[in-house]
Amino acid sequence: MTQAFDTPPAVELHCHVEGTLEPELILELAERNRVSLPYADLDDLRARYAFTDLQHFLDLYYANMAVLRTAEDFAAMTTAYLRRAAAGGLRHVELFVDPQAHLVRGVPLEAVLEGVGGALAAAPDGITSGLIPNFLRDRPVDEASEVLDALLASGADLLGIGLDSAEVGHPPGDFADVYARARAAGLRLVAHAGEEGPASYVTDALDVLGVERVDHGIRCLDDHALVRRLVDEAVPLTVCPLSNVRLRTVDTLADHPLPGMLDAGLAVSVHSDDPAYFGGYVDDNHRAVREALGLDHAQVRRLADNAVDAAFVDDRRRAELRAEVAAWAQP
Ligand code: HPA
Ligand SMILES: [Zn+2]
Repeated sequence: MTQAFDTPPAVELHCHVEGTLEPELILELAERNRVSLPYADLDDLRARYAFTDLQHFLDLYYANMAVLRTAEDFAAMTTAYLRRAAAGGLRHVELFVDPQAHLVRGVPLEAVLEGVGGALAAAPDGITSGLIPNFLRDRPVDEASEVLDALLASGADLLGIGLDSAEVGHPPGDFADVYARARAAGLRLVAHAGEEGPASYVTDALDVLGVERVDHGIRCLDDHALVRRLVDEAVPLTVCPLSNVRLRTVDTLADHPLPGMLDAGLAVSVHSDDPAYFGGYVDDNHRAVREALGLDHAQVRRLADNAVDAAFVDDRRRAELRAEVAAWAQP
């Protein structure tokens, strides 16, 4: 029987698996792996989650990854994510992972891919999934290129590639060759653009990288011609409202431009980014925007349909997900 949720069936297209590492699990893994962390206790760790901007968050996000050492650790993190997300109505997830953040710490790529991939393959409740390694745009392009080779050689089941980390000063165009090679290898292409960076990075992600979906993209609103283009070309934007507030790219949820983006006809959908850090999973994001912005049922339905349309799934799975959203939307 399908469970009734106050939020639509969740299609998560913008979630970093390392951003699902909850504070309790950080301390548990630290103890298991004898990693010493600079936090007195859970409260001390939690007190550090008040961020001034993206870089401030990234500093803590990368520091906390020190506790992830083995495939079992990556599996434990991913399984905990799936359990929590399933309780919030998760039906399909295309999960981001940051291989370079682990390789630079001496953790082998295989441990990352086996741990995360193995847990995804064992996802509960008919949840479907794909894995999208992201390259760190604030590290050298040559490194990304080598990691792409290693990913392709690993034989892991990969859905696509993405681009994340500190955005300003790291335009998408630097990664043109990496993206061209990934595309030739049959991978789907996404990139973070227009989170803190300018609207021109969104244009570059489309024109230079050839991405099929833009992660965040909210700064497109600074460029009317770009908005028109995104509408005309139905380019999906994976928007993360709680993240935008916590990283101060938007003042408050009530100020979030999501309703205007919907009104403009942009193909926006709502996702969680780093749920353990930003105050909620995809269902929490849906609940928060509905309450803070007073979205009506039709607007929430549109967000849910947009997520299904933007998913990298085959026709059969898309039809199933569409039907689940339609069933949820029945009065
Ligand atoms: O919100 C984000 N932006 C860029 N890079 C990231 N890596 C994890 N989360 C983020
Ligand atoms: Zn992100």
